[in-house]
Amino acid sequence: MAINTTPALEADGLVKTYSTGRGKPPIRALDGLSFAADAGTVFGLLGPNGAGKSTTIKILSTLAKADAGRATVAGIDVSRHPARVRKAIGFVAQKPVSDPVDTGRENLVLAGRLQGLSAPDARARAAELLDRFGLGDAADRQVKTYSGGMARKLDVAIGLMNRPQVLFLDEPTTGLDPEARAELWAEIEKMTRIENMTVLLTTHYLEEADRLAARLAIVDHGTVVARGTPEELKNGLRGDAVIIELAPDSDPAYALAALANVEALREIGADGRTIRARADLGAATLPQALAALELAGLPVASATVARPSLDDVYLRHTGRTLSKAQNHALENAS
Ligand SMILES: Nc1ncnc2c1ncn2[C@@H]1O[C@H](COP(=O)(O)OP(=O)(O)OP(=O)(O)O)[C@@H](O)[C@H]1O
Repeated sequence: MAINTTPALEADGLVKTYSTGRGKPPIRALDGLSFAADAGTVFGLLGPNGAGKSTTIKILSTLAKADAGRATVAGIDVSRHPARVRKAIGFVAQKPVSDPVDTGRENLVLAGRLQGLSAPDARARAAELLDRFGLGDAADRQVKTYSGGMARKLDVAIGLMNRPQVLFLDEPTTGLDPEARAELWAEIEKMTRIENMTVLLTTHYLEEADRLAARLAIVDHGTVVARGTPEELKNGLRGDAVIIELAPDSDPAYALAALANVEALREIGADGRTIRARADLGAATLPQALAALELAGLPVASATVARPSLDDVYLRHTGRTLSKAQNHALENAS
């Protein structure tokens, strides 16, 4: 059997600039962004708000045009054959698409009809998806009576009505409580398997990328700064993270100077009172680090050793933690 090696999704050097009004400098949302995703897998684009994830999805789903670069979806060039691309994809936007006064079933059937299904096919597919997403009992209730998690599942089901080869999920769990988020993650995993499709997921949740994405690209300022499986990215860091929270009366600059003498520590940095460093054997190195701080008369509030996380990967490639970048993006937006 011939193996299909064409990536299900490919972005090559995408550039997109938005003009922001007279006299104001344009925003370069994408700055040569490239990645490729294999068929039948979940590919994650991870980055804070404003990194360029939605713009990438919009270009790949033909809702926006790139200024430069090339993109293909299911092997189809998005700028040359947008209509063909639209037939091959499903799109779940950040904002809900369902009509709150219609029932879940009515929303699904209407979406299916708009996507070109016959009435019987749309009804059958709606029933199948309602069942799959555990919405069978609520199928004939108005969507305005649904919980946030149920409404989000319905949005995803709407994106699946036409059995897409590629599904775009733009921050699918933003705004959901942890329980609803975990439930939707399980649904996304199951659905990718059952429907045998490729999913492009954007997220600013590290845990979500770690859990769902077979491979991911970390996006910062419109470009990919790191890519690989979550494990490859974490293993690339070598060693454990050593995190020391200084007590309020400890000066981080003095702490950095004191820790520079601990040979086993490397990549030592301070973010406010939080000192982060790496060590091959974190548990053995931590006592040495604490001793060096004590010798310098610098009290510590808490200390931990952790296996590398995607946040460490993010920090390595962008110089800041994802939560910090996310807060910064939200402050700029407000
Ligand atoms: N229509 C637009 N007009 C002007 N600027 C825009 C427009 N859309 C996006 N931008 C800007 O482009 C940059 C990238 O935005 P984009 O929405 O792609 O990022 P994101 O990573 O998806 O973040 P979010 O999760 O907030 O959507 C941001 O600086 C954003 O403010």
